[in-house]
Amino acid sequence: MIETTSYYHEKLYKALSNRKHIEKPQLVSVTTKLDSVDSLGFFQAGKVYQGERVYWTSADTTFTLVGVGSAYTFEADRNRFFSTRQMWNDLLGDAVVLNPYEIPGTGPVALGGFSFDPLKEGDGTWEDFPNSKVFIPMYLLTEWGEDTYLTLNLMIHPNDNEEELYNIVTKEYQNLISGRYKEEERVEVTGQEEILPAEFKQIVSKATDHIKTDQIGKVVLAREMVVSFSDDRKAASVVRKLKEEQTQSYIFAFESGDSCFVGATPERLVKVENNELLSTCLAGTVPRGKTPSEDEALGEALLNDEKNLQEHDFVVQMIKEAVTGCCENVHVPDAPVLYPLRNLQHLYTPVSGTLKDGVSLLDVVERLHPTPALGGYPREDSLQFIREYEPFHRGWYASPVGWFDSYQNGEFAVAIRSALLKKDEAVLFSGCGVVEDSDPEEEYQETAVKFLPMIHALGGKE
Ligand SMILES: C=C(O[C@H]1C=CC=C(C(=O)O)[C@@H]1O)C(=O)O
Ligand SMILES: [Mg+2]
Repeated sequence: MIETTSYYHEKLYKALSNRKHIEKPQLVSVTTKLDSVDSLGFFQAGKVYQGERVYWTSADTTFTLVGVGSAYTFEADRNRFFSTRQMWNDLLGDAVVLNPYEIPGTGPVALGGFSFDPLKEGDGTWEDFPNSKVFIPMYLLTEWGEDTYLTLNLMIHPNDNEEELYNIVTKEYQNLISGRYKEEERVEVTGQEEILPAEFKQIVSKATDHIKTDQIGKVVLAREMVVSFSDDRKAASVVRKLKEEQTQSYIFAFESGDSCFVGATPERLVKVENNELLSTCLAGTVPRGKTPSEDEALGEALLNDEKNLQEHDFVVQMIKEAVTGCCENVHVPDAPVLYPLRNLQHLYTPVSGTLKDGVSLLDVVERLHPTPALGGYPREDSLQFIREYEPFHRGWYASPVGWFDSYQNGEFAVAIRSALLKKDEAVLFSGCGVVEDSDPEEEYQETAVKFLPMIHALGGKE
């Protein structure tokens, strides 16, 4: 260990005993630096906290957060982005924070997500995932480049005994940081079913009718697949597979209650670090080729395909406008480039800017969600179309998931290429952007390819 354990213990003990005299619960947060830790082992070792764990790795793999146990959970329904920020600010106002590093993603950090559309009526599938839920983990592991940090976040109540608390948490965190990833027992796939495939094509057709009569410009439509298993499917082994196979993607797993929402999404919504903002336009898709020359030809065709360029441009125009409203020095390249993944390649345009004073990451998330890569254009009309015709509840699929810290840093991705794990079943989601020239059969095929990363990670048939 880089810092001697006894020094850290002393800091922790001091933080617990030196808190202000309080009448209400108070957050105490203490960060230390460690030698490297097995991040998935840390996640697995926290199994007594199942339902309150999160795993997150950024697409460039230089940043990982693992949260275990909840010190505090924020849920909100109305005004969910604003309310979350307000609750977070209130809690931090009274907090005792000991963090000499101030590295992004250390100290008090909130992780979680938001549902796609709070106005769509629920059907029970997403009962564990409310319209907004972020939590501050009790035990937070942060991997930042080559460095590893551990933050303990504890809500202390007026009558808590610091001695007792101190003994419990020091024992627990030592258990977590010494965890080693263990391969889970084999769970077989017993069924794999596409949900309402014919209806999906009909809805795409209906959407193109609406577009041709100028009721909407673009709408993103999705469908589900259900994979069943011989036994409960654990998130850690799925995360491990995704990390191995899905490069250039954010790998995430959010547990809540008895469910876990897991995925490997290539699509950043927004990242803020030191006030610099990055957003991503990712829309327009072809498969990867079987040979290098086929692959190149497919990519070249994508870069020149009118229909895909139109799909992409709806996203660029909207994100550019939203970012211009809250940033200075906005930069948007003139033309997209290719973003290759294992099974697919997309059109990609990065957007950057410097955040204006007083704008928070959650303000930007609220402005951007949903972009026309997930919802459509115009926003309200396309959402209304999805609400009315899509025959299932998206829950957190295609929604912002991510984290933010107390230094105004954070990142949200949109949760596509994802699945909701529920004991011995997984519900997978896949969608595609529908524009005037969309063909129902081709869009159906595109969603079939977008299922592949999750099917493969779950051990299903491709
Ligand atoms: C909605 C999804 O993908 C979006 C992101 C990239 C490309 C897309 C497309 O080409 O249709 C979609 O807009 C999904 O994978 O479920
Ligand atoms: Mg598409």
